[in-house]
Amino acid sequence: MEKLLSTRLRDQSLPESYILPPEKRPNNIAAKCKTIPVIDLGQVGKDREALVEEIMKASKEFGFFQVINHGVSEKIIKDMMDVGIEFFDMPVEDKMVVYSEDPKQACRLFSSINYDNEETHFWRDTLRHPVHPVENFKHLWPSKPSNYREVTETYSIMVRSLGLRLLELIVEGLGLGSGYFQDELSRVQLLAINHYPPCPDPSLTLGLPKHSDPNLITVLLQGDIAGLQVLNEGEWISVEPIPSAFIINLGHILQIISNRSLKSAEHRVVTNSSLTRTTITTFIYPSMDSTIQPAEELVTETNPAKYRAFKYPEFLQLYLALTADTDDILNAFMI
Ligand SMILES: O=C(O)CCC(=O)C(=O)O
Ligand SMILES: [Fe+2]
Repeated sequence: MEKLLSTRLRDQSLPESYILPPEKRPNNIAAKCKTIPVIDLGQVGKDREALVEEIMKASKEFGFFQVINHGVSEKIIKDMMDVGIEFFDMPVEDKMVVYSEDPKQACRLFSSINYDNEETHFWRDTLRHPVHPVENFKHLWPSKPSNYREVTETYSIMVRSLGLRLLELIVEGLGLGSGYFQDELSRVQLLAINHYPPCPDPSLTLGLPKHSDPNLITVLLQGDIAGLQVLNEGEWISVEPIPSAFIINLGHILQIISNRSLKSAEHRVVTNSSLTRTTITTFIYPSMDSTIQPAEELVTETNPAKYRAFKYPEFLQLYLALTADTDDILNAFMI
C-alpha cells in the first residue's frame, strides 16, 4: 500500500524512483495554437453525412476528438466524477479491499503502470475493472463509497451506448457493413479511474508516458483540469478541458482494422503541482478470441493489407512486453 500515491503523506520533493531520464521528461512545451476538433453529436438527426465526415477527418488527422451534446446526462457525469474522487479520498483500510499487485486480478487498485517491473514509476494511481456485462462483474467492484456500484453501472451503460454509436458512425465513414464492430470486436469494456495527485516537480516526471491505447476506442472524461496531451505532427497538443465533454481516441486495433486509414494517436499525461486530477476512462476492447485483421472491404489490389491477421491475446502480450512503444508494436504485425 505504500506504493499508492493516494495513501502517502504529501512528498516534499519528487522521490528518485519517479525521475525520468532527461529525454523522456515533458520538457518540450505544448503547442498553444492547435487544438483537437470538438464535434457536436447533436447534429446526428439533422445532417448525418456531415457528422460522419467530421468524425472521419478528425480520426484521420488526429486520432482524437472531443464530443459535446453526446446524450450522456450531466447528472451521471457529475455523479461518476464525484464518486471517483471520493473513492481515492477514502481511508487506507477501505481502499485496501481492492488493492492488488497481481495484474491478473480483474478488479484492482494499483499505482503507476507495472510498479515492480518498471525502471521509473509514473505519478498515478488507478482503479480498474471490467463493466460489461454489468451483472457478471458488479459484485467485484468496490462496495464503498456506498453509491459506487449504482453510479458506475448507469455511467458504464450510457458510455457504452455512446461508444457504440460512435463506432457505427465510423463504420459508415469507412464504408463497412452496419454493425461491423457491434459483436465480438467490442465485447469487452473496462473502466479506469485515474488519480493524479499534486506533484512536487512536474518537470521531472509524467502521470502516464507516451502511448497509444491497445483497444478499439476509448471514451475519456477529463473533468476540468488539463493534463492530457496528444502528439500531432511531432508536437504535443494540450487537450483543453470542456465541462461535460468526452474525449474520444482511437486505439491500435481501429488503426489496424481500418488498414491504417484511421490513426491511433500517441498521448501522455503531464502532472501539475497544485491540484489533484481525476479522470474516468472507458476502454472498449475486442474479446480475447477475436481475430484482428484489416477489414476485407478495405483491402484491394491497389491498397493491399498492411497488417497480418492475429489473435487479440498475441497483440496484448506484445503490448505489455514492449511497454507500449507504438512503432515496435505495430511493426510486429505489419506485412
Ligand atoms: O487520464 C488521462 O487524461 C488519460 C488516461 C489514458 O491515456 C489512459 O488511461 O490510457
Ligand atoms: Fe491512453
